[in-house]
Amino acid sequence: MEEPPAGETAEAAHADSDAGSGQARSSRAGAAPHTHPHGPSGPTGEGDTVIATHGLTKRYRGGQLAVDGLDLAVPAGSVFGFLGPNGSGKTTTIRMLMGLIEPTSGTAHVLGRPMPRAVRTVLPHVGALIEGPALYGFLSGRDNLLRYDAADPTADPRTRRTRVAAALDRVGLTAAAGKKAKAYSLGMKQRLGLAAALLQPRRLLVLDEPTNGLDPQGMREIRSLIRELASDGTTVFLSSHLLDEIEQVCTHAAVMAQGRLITQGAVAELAAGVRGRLFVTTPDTADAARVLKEQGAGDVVIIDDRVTAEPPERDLADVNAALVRAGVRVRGFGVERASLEDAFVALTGEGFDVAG
Ligand SMILES: Nc1ncnc2c1ncn2[C@@H]1O[C@H](COP(=O)(O)OP(=O)(O)OP(=O)(O)O)[C@@H](O)[C@H]1O
Repeated sequence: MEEPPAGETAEAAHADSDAGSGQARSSRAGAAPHTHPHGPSGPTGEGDTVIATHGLTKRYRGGQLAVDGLDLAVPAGSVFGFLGPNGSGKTTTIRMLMGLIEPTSGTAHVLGRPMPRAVRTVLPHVGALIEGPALYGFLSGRDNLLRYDAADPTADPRTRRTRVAAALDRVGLTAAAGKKAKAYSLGMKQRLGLAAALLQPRRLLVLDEPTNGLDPQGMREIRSLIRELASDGTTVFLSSHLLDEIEQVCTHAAVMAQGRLITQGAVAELAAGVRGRLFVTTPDTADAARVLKEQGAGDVVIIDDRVTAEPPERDLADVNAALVRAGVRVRGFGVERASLEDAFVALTGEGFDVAG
């Protein structure tokens, strides 16, 4: 049965597709997407995997290898951060996942279906915000959403206004609904884009750099919105080049560098395998630094009354005892929790350079 096109958000994403779009099929009845039988389970070996790729590779016509043998597993219900410096292949991966471009080799399954083959079945279940929302500046926020909704043939016109009002409310734009979109701040435009993605219930939200270009307040608003959406059970896949953003909102993450996957898993576990830095708080910083070096600590740094270092491969109780023996007055001693950045540096041997 031929069915109408995918939701407007997906349509908007198709606008810059090189894989073509055309009529889409909806999979509402009897076609509930499921995990592909041959797909992997989640990184923990259990539960559904909403996005799964195997050896996914994209080489652009110019010869640029943008994504290189990517094996990604996004568990259902996760807020999954797709992290990497600019140019590491995040957008290219998202475009393959959404069926906008063909992979050179490898496979991608979204909601258990192969992409781009099942694009018409899958996209109605996916809300996407890629490269900023397509908005009419001369229309109000509400009228933009009404237009989006009207472009979705599966959307019942009788409930349109209610749906639009609910979406506006969801993203906190009710008060500004009558304003022209061109008068919106960047953050409000992003929120309107999210509202468009939320006109229909979605199983998966794909957000490409959703806080890019926003001021800190706008970033906070989008982050709390993402947390809220995730708490309703929607899986959220978001790309970012901001490590702290991923640490703040994501339950899981994959780290990319130069088109390759460096690591993936639960955020708490990614950093857990990496030792944080040893710190000593003391008024006797010079002596403390000397003793730490004697004890085998590396990269000793003094900042104010705090000495930090790479912890030595020995019992830290002995290090503390040595400090005390040397007359260092220790006010604080311990190992800082490793950040995702520490993990990235440990895995790549490089700093996380976000400069473009
Ligand atoms: N259409 C294209 N043709 C040729 N090369 C491309 C094309 N799009 C991207 N690239 C190259 O592929 C690599 C990965 O780019 P991609 O945009 O996927 O990275 P990214 O991690 O999303 O970075 P950014 O955050 O800057 O968008 C880069 O070297 C980029 O220059």
